[in-house]
Amino acid sequence: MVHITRICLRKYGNFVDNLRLYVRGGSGGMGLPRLGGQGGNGGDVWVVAKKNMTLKRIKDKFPQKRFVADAGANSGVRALKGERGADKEILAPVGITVTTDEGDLNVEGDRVMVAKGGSGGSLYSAFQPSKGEAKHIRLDLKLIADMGLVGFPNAGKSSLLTALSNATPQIASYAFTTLKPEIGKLIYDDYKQISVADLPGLIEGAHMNKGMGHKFLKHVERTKQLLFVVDVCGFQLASKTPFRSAFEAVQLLTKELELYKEELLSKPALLVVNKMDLPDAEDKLAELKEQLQNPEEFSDLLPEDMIPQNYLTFRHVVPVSAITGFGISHLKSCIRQSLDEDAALEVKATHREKLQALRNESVLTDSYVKTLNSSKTS
Ligand SMILES: Nc1nc2c(ncn2[C@@H]2O[C@H](COP(=O)(O)OP(=O)(O)OP(=O)(O)O)[C@@H](O)[C@H]2O)c(=O)[nH]1
Ligand SMILES: [Mg+2]
Repeated sequence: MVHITRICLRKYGNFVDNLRLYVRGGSGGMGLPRLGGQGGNGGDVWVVAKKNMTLKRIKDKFPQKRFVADAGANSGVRALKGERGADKEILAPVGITVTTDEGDLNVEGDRVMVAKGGSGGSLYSAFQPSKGEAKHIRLDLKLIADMGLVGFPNAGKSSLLTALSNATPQIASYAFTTLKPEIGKLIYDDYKQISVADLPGLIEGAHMNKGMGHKFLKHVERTKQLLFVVDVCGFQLASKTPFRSAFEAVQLLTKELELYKEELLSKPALLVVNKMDLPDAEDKLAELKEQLQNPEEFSDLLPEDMIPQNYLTFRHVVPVSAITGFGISHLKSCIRQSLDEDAALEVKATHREKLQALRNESVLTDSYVKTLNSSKTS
């Protein structure tokens, strides 16, 4: 097993597949008892699905993770019916589940209201407005599998899934055998299950929708981690296309993902070097490892437009042969280790966020009480 440093976080930051947010509807406006005026209702908070949006963007743009709709206007002599407060929209990626602390709230259609605004004060409420609904919600990206296999056609992704799991995907010596994702389950001795998605082969230019293009890349978005698969001896897609070594294949795959959506590269990644049963495989593996340790030095092997902005580093580089079974059980434990590590980090992060939210709330309550006290005395 080769441990190369942590995945490169310089530019991309962590991939975000779930997010906890505080949402509050706007308060209603005061009624006007003297003239029977009615305060405006507070605005509502909505989650709205938007193409190309990511949870990470929400996190970066709104580090406080608080979304409060506007309050309704008070009723006044000039406007007896106070204006309604504006709604607040949280633009979120398509394909998420919205969960509140009270239970599940599955997205139906494209918008879902997550916090209702309070009602304006009126005759029926002795002209007192009500507060907007306040709660924590969680946005979860709908994942198809824990791990997604990423590789060029014929690298042996389907063969690998067969060797690892109970799945029986189609395998053939021609490219594009796999046309839609197939999910295999890896079962461990302690009955833990990990799902791996066999995805169609990626080709150069996929980010421009060549080959299975975007269809493929969409699936990659829906996995927690990436399992790159390359043929240790390299590959050539067709007689007129250039031959690509294993190192070039890794960089080209990275570049395709980067051009499509660079956040994909902040997912933890493992590299499987397949077909270790072929002649000269050991020498080629040694060469690949050396190139991966210092990719900059070998970048002149690639055309300039295929050099990724940041070279991806892998949590594990695992040589295997999907055909003979060499290295498969080791790969299985590397996959487990990598996912377990992230699950532990996630538990810690959620705990920290909950504590922070509690602190924020108590600060707010304190300042609210202070404002109330000062308005009473003045
Ligand atoms: N020698 C050798 N051949 C392999 C190995 N793994 C897969 N192959 C062969 O490589 C060819 C392609 O295998 P697949 O598993 O269909 O490859 P794939 O990556 O799923 O291909 P696409 O679905 O077309 O993207 C088949 O002829 C396999 O028998 C291996 O470990 N050693
Ligand atoms: Mg396949």
